Amino acid sequence: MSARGVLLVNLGSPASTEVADVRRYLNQFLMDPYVIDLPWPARRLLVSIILATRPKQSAEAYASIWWDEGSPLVVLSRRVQQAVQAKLDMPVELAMRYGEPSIERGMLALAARPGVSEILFIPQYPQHADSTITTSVREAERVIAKHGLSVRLTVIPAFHDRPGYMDALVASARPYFEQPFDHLLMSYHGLPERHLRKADPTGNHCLNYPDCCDRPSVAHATCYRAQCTAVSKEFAARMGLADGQWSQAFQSRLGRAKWIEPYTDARIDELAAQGVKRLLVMCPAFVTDCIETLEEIGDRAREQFIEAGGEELVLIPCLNDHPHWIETLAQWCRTEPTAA
Ligand SMILES: C=CC1=C(C)c2cc3[nH]c(cc4nc(cc5[nH]c(cc1n2)c(C)c5CCC(=O)O)C(CCC(=O)O)=C4C)c(C)c3C=C
Ligand SMILES: [Fe+2]
Ligand SMILES: [Fe+2]
Repeated sequence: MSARGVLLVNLGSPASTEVADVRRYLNQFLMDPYVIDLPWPARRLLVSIILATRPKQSAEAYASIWWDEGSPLVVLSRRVQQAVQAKLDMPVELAMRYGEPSIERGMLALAARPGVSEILFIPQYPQHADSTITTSVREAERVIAKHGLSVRLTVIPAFHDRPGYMDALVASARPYFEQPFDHLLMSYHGLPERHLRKADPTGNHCLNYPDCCDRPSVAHATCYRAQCTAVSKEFAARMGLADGQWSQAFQSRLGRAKWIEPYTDARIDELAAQGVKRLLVMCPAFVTDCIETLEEIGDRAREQFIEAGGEELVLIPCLNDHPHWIETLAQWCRTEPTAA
């Protein structure tokens, strides 16, 4: 029996498309201080305001993309876990930061396996954000402390530049470039600008210059936007795309704060106005398709693009359970050194 167990961690989805389940999920998600980073009373007030209307609207959106087996994000994540498990002789579990299966359940299942003394914790995010990776790691640490688990935690951080990731992204997306197209839009999940500033360890780099992401800085080790930009540039280079043939934008804003720009919805209108007829969109902040890719881009952005004069929007699927990605994950599980 191997001493290592693996926990693949994704964001999570509501248990069903019922409004009450969506409300419960959104409450857990948005009350996380790493997601809405306000002091508790202000956070509680803001989330209560959001929960007055959002659950019904989100439940309809979830219902439009839900599969017979459940939430696409959870179903696809489960397929990934099973495919990685089939390649390894160490236990592989799946966990979600919000909803089920929880990180607590996954950690306890692994710790209960005979001989497991280390958990290789792999948040499924290519780029760093405190609202995704940091909160997941803190939850794992909380579970270890709460249950007194004698396991070592080895974390694979944001893997945008880790060997194998870009190869898998290129391999999975390449078939979509075989048909003629006018433009590729790389649309990432957005982030409030405040989160970017908070994650800057220098305190004076991120968003202090218009081209901050192009200027080398130690801040980029935790800069979401710099890591998105690095992925976009590397992907465009690997696909041989010319400048002007691709662009980057940020989707899924919530609330009134300023989020990082350019915004995807604005960019879609601009591209249509520039005469782009056949638009490819890929979403490299997500490794598994979810409401943000299938509904926000695959349905709403597509409709917006056509209304604005475009002819076709092709959504390139996320890595999901592409064999190249599965082998990459399995290889990381085999070779990642145990944390000191
Ligand atoms: C303040 C709000 C939010 C921040 C910050 C945020 C960061 C963030 N989220 C993802 C990945 C996903 N988010 C998803 C859904 C989703 N995200 C927010 C809000 C914030 N996200 C909401 C309210 C929702 C729920 C959907 C809705 O009601 O519109 C999902 C999909 C989940 C699913 O079930 O399919 C993912 C994945 C990242 C990577 C990120 C930071 C960069
Ligand atoms: Fe989100
Ligand atoms: Fe930057």
